[in-house]
Amino acid sequence: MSGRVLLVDDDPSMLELLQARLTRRGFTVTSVSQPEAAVPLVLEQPFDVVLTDLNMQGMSGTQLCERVVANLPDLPVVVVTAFGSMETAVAAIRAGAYDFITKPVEMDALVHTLTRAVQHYQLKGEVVRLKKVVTESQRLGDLLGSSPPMLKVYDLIHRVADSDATIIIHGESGTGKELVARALHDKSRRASGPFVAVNCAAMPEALLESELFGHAKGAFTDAKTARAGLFAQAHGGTLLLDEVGEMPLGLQPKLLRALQERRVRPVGGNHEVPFDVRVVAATHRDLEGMVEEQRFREDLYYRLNVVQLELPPLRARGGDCLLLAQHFIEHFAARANKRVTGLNEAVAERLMSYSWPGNVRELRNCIERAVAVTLTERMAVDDLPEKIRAYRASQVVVASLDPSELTTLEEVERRYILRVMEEVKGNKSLAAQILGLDRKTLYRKLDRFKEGTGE
Ligand SMILES: Nc1ncnc2c1ncn2[C@@H]1O[C@H](COP(=O)(O)OP(=O)(O)OP(=O)(O)O)[C@@H](O)[C@H]1O
Repeated sequence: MSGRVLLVDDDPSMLELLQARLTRRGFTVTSVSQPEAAVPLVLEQPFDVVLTDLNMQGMSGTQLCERVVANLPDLPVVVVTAFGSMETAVAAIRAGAYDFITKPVEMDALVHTLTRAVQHYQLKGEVVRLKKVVTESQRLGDLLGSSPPMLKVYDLIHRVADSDATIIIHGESGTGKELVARALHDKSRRASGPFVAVNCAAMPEALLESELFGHAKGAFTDAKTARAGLFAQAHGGTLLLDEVGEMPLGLQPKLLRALQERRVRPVGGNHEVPFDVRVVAATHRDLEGMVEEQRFREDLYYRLNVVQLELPPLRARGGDCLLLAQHFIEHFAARANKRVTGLNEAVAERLMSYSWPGNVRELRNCIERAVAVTLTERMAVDDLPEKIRAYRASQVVVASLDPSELTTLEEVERRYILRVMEEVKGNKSLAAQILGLDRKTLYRKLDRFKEGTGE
């Protein structure tokens, strides 16, 4: 095992001796005889451990230790103390030393201590690195989630962010289409330019036209001054056309022309203004179907649809639902100054089984409300809206009481218990909690089912 050691001792003969011996044992040693020089050195160069004498002129080993720890809390410091001076050794440990070794220095013991310190330091670095990888892979900008379909989305965002190709983001309402558009912008070379979003469903045709393309002074009654449109405002950046499926048919050829020619003509104006904008469109509609029904122009559809990014609904994102719930709990708890820090297993089970037709927006609202009403540190089922609390029960009753197959209560109970066991992947404690049974009773019932099947 090798490691980079910074050796500090104001006794030059000791310094030389230790340097030679440690080098022979495979360490890379840098030595300094002035303790004041050690702190700037650890800040400049990478070391795995500092080995310092305790009694030195100018600065004691304890003081040195304090300074190193204050600057680099993870870098281990090993101090060498005089034989029998336990008190100073303890003071050094209090000052943050990793370990101490007493004089006369026994080489095997020293090598052992240094090796442990180096390993400890390198492992710590690895854990920090891993943690970073995990958190970075769980999100992209403000987009949270680490399920396979979301990782695919992140991958596509990374791949296409830097091109100027038009993108259509397709996903159900509340899936985070606007966040994806922002992430595309933030990862692109246009990130320092503006990000402008417009909801194409929010206004009538004439207004949307002047919003997008701008208008000249006097173009209509209220146009007292000329106004630049959103294409001009987004110059150098990204323009999100949200709800593009709702774009009025009359306006569609004008948008197509603008996209083809990269210039717009303000309403009432007589010359065109060029723009440099990356266009991202978003919709929850089936645009292809709309094209077939002639409710959306085919040529515009193909112009927009250079890259298609499909954003999965929340119910297809597995455990992301819990990751997002935890994130929203922390967000709303901090805002409302409440002590709620998480949720219990029964809530987790409900959140995972609900279908979330309103997707992440619905989950966000549900958690905001639950944080407001909860009285406990871990959110409980009673804090959830009735619709979500009742969801599981109604599903199961329907599933079990197929009118063509009316059955006994005992059979309904059996099916329900097995269904819960399946949902919690065999975790009996969690199943017992959900079912409101004690564990022994659940075990007894499960054994009885097994007997029934002859297993
Ligand atoms: N993956 C995510 N991580 C964190 N927050 C998210 C995520 N997806 C959505 N949200 C949040 O959910 C809410 C809805 O997201 P957004 O407005 O981007 O959805 P949308 O798909 O554009 O909806 P609509 O189609 O209704 O316009 C926002 O508050 C957003 O911050």
